Amino acid sequence: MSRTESLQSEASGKDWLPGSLVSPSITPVMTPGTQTPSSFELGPKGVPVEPQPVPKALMKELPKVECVVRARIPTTQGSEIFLHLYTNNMDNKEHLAIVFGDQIRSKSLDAVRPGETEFDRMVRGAYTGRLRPGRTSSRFDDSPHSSPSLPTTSTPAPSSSSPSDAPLVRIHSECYTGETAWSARCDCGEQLDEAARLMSISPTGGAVVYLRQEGRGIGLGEKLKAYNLQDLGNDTVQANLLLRHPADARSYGMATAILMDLGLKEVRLLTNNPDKIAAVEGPGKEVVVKERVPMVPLAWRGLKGGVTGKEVGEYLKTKITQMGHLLPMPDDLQQ
Ligand SMILES: Nc1nc2c(ncn2[C@@H]2O[C@H](COP(=O)(O)OP(=O)(O)OP(=O)(O)O)[C@@H](O)[C@H]2O)c(=O)[nH]1
Repeated sequence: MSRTESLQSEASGKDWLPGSLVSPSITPVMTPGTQTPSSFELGPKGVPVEPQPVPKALMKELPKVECVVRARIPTTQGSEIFLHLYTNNMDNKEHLAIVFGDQIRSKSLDAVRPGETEFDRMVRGAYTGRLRPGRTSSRFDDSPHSSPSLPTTSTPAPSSSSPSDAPLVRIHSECYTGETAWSARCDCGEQLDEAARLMSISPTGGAVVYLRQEGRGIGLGEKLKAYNLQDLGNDTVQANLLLRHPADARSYGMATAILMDLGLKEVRLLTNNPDKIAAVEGPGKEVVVKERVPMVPLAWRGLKGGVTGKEVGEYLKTKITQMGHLLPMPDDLQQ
């Protein structure tokens, strides 16, 4: 069975019903496609096909991550977020966590660093409460006219007793075109906005783990070539394969490690992507997805403000039909 067929068969199983509780019994060890195949066969239309799957190596260890700085960002939408910037021992990229609400804290940020002063701690964002001119302690808001003292230790993230109590989480892969360059080829920008909206109104808050794996891991330059191949008549999967990349070259161990650092052990995951659900749980189920929250395009729900057009329609159709995404296809995309 091919990876796509296997995903589709999983998608039709009860574990993968939209909005159902999920905690897949098998945690895939590594996200499919993390290694670029060294050779391809040519398929019937001259499109390279991925080689037969080989057993994937068990991911023995998650990356080590450290939140090096955190800052409050008042947003244009009105809500305030805390942007957390991470370093790690696997790549040189600046992966991020966008945290909504004040109940979610980073352990590595709050940890005391040898030799640092209270001022150092405040500058790197390891403070409780709010910064204001004249504040001198990272632990107590001791400025004149301040609110009462804040706890000296970080408040643990809310523990959840039922799925609906678990914080909302989105694992989002970078998409320069969809998030910055107003592209209507994909729904990435819309998904990020919708995740932020849902987290800002959720009593449990939430976090977007923003991974720098542009273009499903192939990078912006290669994604732009893929767009030209799409304009030449290929779909998003064929275009990747023509460029000698896997259909999806991402991995999610980084996200698992960041969620653990944020104390988010049980989450409600905003996604349609079955790979993500299983992969983010980590090799030892370090994180448990208590519930999948579907991300249905706004336009498909009859709402305004969503991405529309032929390109995004084709993109979503390919994700459903070839990548096993868990979305009901609207009638006008069926043919
Ligand atoms: N290679 C390639 N990447 C694309 C294309 N369109 C969008 N992307 C990338 O696809 C990724 C989408 O990531 P996400 O929105 O996090 O995830 P997803 O796999 O769509 O799953 P969801 O959680 O359901 O949204 C981003 O890295 C985009 O840059 C495309 O046509 N080709």
